[in-house]
Amino acid sequence: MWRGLWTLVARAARGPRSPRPCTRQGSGAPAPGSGATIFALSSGQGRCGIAVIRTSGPASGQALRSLTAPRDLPPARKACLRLLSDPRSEEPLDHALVLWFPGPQSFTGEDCAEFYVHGGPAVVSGVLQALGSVPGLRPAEAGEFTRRAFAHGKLSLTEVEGLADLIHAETEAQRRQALRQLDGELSHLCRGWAETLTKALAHVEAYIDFGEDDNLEEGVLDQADSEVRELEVALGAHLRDARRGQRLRSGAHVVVAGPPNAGKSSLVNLLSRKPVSIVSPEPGTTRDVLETPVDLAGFPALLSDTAGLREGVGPVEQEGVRRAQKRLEQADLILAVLDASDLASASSCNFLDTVVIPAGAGSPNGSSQRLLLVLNKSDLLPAGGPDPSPDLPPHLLLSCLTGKGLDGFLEALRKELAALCGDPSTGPPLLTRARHQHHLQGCLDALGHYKQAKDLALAAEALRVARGHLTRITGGGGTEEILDIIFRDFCVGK
Ligand SMILES: Nc1nc2c(ncn2[C@@H]2O[C@H](COP(=O)(O)OP(=O)(O)OP(=O)(O)O)[C@@H](O)[C@H]2O)c(=O)[nH]1
Ligand SMILES: [K+]
Ligand SMILES: [Mg+2]
Repeated sequence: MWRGLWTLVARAARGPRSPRPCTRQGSGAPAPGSGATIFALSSGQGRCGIAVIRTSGPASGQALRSLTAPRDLPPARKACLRLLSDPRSEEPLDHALVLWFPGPQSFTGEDCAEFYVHGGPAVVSGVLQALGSVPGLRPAEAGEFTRRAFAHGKLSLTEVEGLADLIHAETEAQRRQALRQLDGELSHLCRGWAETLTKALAHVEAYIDFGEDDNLEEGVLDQADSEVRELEVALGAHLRDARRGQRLRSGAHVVVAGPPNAGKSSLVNLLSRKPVSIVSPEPGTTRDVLETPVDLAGFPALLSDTAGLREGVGPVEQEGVRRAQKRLEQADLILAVLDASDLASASSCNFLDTVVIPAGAGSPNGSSQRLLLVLNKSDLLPAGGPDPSPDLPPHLLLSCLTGKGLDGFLEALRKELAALCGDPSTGPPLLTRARHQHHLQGCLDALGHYKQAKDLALAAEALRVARGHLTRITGGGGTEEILDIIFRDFCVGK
């Protein structure tokens, strides 16, 4: 019996057969390029108040001592004021705050030192040159500090991605999302799913090993099946959302469209707070698609101005109309603009019939393309008069000229974008990269193979493949983890 249990444990723990990246706990494998101590300017380039230079690697302590001689290393993780000098010439370089982070309690897990120097270019280059003269030190390559942190199990792969996104975040929603990912929410979710698969795998393996053994709990395989089914539902829901996280990283495509002279370019200029497009009383002013990246109510978007849609025009404008229609097909969100004082015109009616109504304005249909209908030039309507358009789909009144209705419009826009990009203040963790989507799909496919497997060995293999996809999302998943789960949650022959 015990021999059997050990076989089971050992087999489930063996994990996927492909070579694995390092685990979160640190694989014990050496970090890439470890041995060398790296240094770099970690704050931005150029003249600034304070610049931060840091080192990582075994010679960090030596580097700190060399530049602050004759003083000893400062106490760990306590900022100390020191005179920095060039160890070769003993020439003073700057008075700086220095910090000493002995590994493994540091960002990279290695010995690290940080120098907060005055941000003049000569000071920075003097300190960098002094560090370069210390034996065992070399300049860091791009991303090398973070790479070492990953190799030492300080960050999972999704956390590394979150960190990169945080550094590049330009809008509030992007920052929130990146911080959540850096905090490990996506890793946590994937680890939970992987744990479920480990349990299911342990159940199947137990059945292979003990078969009809009466020590085995009833319904072991049914339990594995139901765990797999639940996981499929969860993964499916996440995959349906997959585009949202990617939109949040790279910006939703928002296309402004409508008949000529509705005020599309006026709206684009208002939203981007700069004169992107020419505005004029002449219909047919905008011909090409004009694109501009903007922060719309905290969400990143690529805003496109387009030519007014109408027929019976010259070849140049016609080409503009063709381009506008093509861009409309690619839109995540259409801002449909009509002139509120001109709703009965042929071009307004045509636009309503061909674009607004088919897109199902305001209706929660299944299509991923969304549309917000805006009646511009509300200032031209008689004050306090009845709604000029009771038969129209849901819409908002706006005046680009006076700004009236802008707050309501921005709030509606925020809701649309939150639906498109996922709301990082409230929603579940998003899949921000194609890589995440690829592995989730791979996992789901493998679960499909599990269900169709003709024998238990193939079923177990499918579960291993599925689990491999999940652990690759976080770049980890080691055998200790699996052993823990088996001992904690699984019992044979109780
Ligand atoms: N009264 C009033 N006029 C507006 C408003 N918004 C825009 N206009 C005017 O309407 C005219 C057309 O504005 P545009 O922004 O060029 O309109 P468009 O839809 O981009 O026009 P095309 O590119 O030619 O299709 C300009 O004279 C604007 O000043 C508004 O809210 N109220
Ligand atoms: K115009
Ligand atoms: Mg225009």
